Amino acid sequence: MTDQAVPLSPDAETIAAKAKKAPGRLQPLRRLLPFILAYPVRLTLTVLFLLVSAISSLAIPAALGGAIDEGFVSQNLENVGRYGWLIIGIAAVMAFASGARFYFISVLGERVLADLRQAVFGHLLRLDTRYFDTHRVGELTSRLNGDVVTVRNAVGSSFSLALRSLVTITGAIIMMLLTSPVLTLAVIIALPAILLPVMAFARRLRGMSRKTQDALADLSAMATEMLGANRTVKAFVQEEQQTVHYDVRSEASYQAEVSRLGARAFLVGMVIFLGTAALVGLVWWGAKSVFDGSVTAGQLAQFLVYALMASGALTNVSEVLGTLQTVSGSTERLIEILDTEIEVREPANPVPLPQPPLGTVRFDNVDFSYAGPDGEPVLRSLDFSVSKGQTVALVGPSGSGKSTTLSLLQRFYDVTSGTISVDGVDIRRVKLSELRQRFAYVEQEPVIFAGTITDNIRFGKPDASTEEVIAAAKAALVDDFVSDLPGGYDTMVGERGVMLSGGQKQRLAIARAILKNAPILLLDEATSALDAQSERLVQLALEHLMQGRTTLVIAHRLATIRDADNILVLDGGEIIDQGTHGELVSKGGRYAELARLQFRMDEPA
Ligand SMILES: Nc1ncnc2c1ncn2[C@@H]1O[C@H](COP(=O)(O)OP(=O)(O)OP(=O)(O)O)[C@@H](O)[C@H]1O
Repeated sequence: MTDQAVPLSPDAETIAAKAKKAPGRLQPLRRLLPFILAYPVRLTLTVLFLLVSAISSLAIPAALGGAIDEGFVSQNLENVGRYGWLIIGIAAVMAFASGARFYFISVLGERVLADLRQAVFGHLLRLDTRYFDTHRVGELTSRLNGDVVTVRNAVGSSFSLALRSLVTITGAIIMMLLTSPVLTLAVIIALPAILLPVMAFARRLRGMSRKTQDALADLSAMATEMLGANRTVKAFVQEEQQTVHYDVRSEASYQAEVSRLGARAFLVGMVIFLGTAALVGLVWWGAKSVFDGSVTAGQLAQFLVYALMASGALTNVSEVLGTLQTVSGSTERLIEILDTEIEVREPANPVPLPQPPLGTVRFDNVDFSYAGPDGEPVLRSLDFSVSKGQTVALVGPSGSGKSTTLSLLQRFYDVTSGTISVDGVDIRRVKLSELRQRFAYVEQEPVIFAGTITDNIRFGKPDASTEEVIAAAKAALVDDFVSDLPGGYDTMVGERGVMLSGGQKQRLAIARAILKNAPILLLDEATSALDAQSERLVQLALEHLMQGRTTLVIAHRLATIRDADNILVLDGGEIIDQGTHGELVSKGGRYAELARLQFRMDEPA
């Protein structure tokens, strides 16, 4: 298989292009609704407590106004005390409701976070192999971490803040109108002078914040990629070069953030100045109204508090709108994953595979291209069959389509035309899990997970008993080296099994395949030679694994092709010859030449 290209240069254009694309759209947020509406009880409680806390906070200034007019102005201490108790009572209700609102909405946010994360991860794992051919894993994990958390924050705070602010604004305006229509009118006339410049500036700020986010995503994708490829980076002495690339991106992110902060600082200053100026104007107008007797001192105080509450809530709304743009971007990226259709589909009416398994494979005139029917064909009219217990070796020059053949058999991709059958059934008509249970796949570079030896073997059969795991380990000669490890089977092997040797990793992968106990073995032999002792152990482990199983092997070792019942010689995606090693060698020609060049003739057969 071809490896995914690792982009090594800073991709400033992509960052710029993404920033330009920054849409001011909030529609993607609608897609969050099903996740939130799935919890109607929590949602109802949140809204209920939110309304109670907003309404009680609106009641406090009214009580304050009463205390001033009926208490302070008329110098009636008893009334001041009465209003004081009233305010304490309201504050108690407000405190309880606010706490409860915070709790329920935060829990809802966490619930949505967990659900969204699980949905995205589950879908990602099921997505086609093709999807992973064209997407960077670092970027996908950054979506799974960053974007999901952004959405959580929105649900857990921004939505509630927006709703609370809207209730406060509506309530405060109603109370202002009830308190003094004249003063309200004055505010309404003055409002656009403050709001318009602030809103215009906030819009600019939103564009900037999108730019910083994209720069950050790019930065984290690069870090994941480079840290994961730590050994390759060292081997190619790329530390300095890659640090420079990282620094360039990091600086871009810093600059974007600095511009955003500058703009934000200006916005804050502008809001403070315009707000204070407006307040002074209002106080002057209010004082004039108190002096001419159209409002009382208590009404003026009450009015000013409502005006402050409304303006505070207004600022919140504009901030939340900014945040929601970001959340909308994050949601869009997550929904994009959830909406990606799976190409390799489960059949609508699956046909069960025969029981007990026959262990036969047939390729019937198979054509395949990675780029769809119009793309460059990688396999052409592939036609062969493997009967029960047979070992068939695939040989051919690099790029001739050997790995692709094994991928198609496991339905990692669907054939462009023709049919592949396992045990006589077209694999497109079989349930994917049932099909893949029929194979044990040992990769050329076995994938070892960061876990214990047992975890790694058990991956082949999660419900296996400890005895079964140890039996498989013994058959694969894993037991030999495990007994020397300090933690035995519970030893952690490190990410990608860095603590194990090449031969040990291969034997571990073989133990996993033995435990899976599938009737058909797919083997991609390692090209790199191990030392003679390791090689012998791996070979012995493989012999145990191959016993009684149909085997398709991408062969690199002379011993394997000598023992094979049939050898398929592939070139340019076509079978150019087939037969046993003896037959093919005696024919001379391409195979003899290939065997001389490709197979490790030096090793004992
Ligand atoms: N995921 C992919 N997307 C697009 N093209 C691919 C992909 N994987 C392989 N190819 C192309 O398909 C052709 C066959 O590749 P394949 O990996 O099957 O060859 P191979 O015989 O297994 O080679 P090798 O012995 O080097 O592993 C090559 O030209 C390769 O570039």
